[in-house]
Amino acid sequence: MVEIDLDHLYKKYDHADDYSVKDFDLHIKDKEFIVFVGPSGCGKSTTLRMVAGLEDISEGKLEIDHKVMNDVAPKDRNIAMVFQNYALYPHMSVYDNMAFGLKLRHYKKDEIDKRVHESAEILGLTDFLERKPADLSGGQRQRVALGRAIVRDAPIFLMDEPLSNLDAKLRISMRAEIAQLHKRLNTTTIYVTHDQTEAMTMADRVVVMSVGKIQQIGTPADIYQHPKNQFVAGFIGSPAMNFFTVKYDNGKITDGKGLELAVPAGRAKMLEEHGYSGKEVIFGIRPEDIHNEEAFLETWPDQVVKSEVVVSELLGATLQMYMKVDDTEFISMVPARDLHQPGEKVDMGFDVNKGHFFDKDTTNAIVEDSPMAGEVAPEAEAAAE
Ligand SMILES: Nc1ncnc2c1ncn2[C@@H]1O[C@H](COP(=O)(O)OP(=O)(O)OP(=O)(O)O)[C@@H](O)[C@H]1O
Repeated sequence: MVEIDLDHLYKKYDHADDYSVKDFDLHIKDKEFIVFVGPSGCGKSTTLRMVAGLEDISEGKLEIDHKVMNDVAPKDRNIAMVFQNYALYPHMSVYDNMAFGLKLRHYKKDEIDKRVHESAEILGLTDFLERKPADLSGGQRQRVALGRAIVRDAPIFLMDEPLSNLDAKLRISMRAEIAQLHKRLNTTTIYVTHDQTEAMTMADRVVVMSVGKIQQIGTPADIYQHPKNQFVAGFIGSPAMNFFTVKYDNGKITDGKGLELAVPAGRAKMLEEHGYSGKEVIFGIRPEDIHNEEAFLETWPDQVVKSEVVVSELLGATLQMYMKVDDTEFISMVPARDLHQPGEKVDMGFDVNKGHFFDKDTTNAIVEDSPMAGEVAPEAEAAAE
């Protein structure tokens, strides 16, 4: 059993004006694969380095298996770490690179040999053990870096952007390899990336961060389907969600620039009950929820907008269209059954029931149990204190 508790962690670097990580609170379960994701500078690496012991914790408590670790040296935390730059020793063979950490820890020669060969087998490196890092491909080098972590047999893996130096194709295959490796080794893993696709495909649970704070924690599906605020909605998903500032009134939203859509009864009731009648809200809808399926167009004519194709890009099975209606622009993604050309007018159905509404001031999602317009959510009030 290896659980990790990050209990209200804060980090303020010396001489910095503000905290780089604020109130980071997360319980990681045994064998869980957690991904920290967010834009550059949001505090992912700092949080990971606090877990590794490479940075001091300014406030809060870090526990591994219910033992407080704040002041425990990195080497005594039983953690293996894989970095973005591999950190391989260029003058050593693959074998020696993998064996290095074990030699430092005074493992017996036989034991080192056994572990290096077993790990090389798992990673498909058996034929490369005598080579130097310079004679390997990027993917093979990354595998050696993983191998160095695996030989340690540590119950916790920390990975900081391990794939960011690889080309796109290799990233995809390595991401599957790491996910399979996790299933096989059953380590509790924290993986840091700014790539939302990596987060969505690899994680048991994703932690979305922005400016030092957790924005949302959830399974990939949960975060995709129920983003808690506009930041998470816009950050997760590719192409990104479309956002429109609209006014809600009497079962309709309009943006004053050409977009006018009926809001189905359930959503309309939710907006009215929360006091948004006659008010501006942010309406978000994913590109795949703006489409031209005939059944939808016939059933929901008041959610259909005659739109003009500006640019259309064929991505194999799907067609990504940059479109506009008067002055409102949006992206839609449709199956590439029929191709639409720039300048063409197409009836596009906005599936408003699959859309999301956000409060314009707080940017929090408006859902059944969200606070009324103008009311501050209790957690937002607590955070402001
Ligand atoms: N040693 C340091 N001294 C002062 N400020 C630092 C230090 N390291 C990081 N920071 C600041 O802390 C904030 C968080 O940085 P961090 O590296 O944790 O972000 P990140 O989300 O991992 O970004 P990236 O994806 O670019 O690595 C940034 O504003 C950064 O400038």
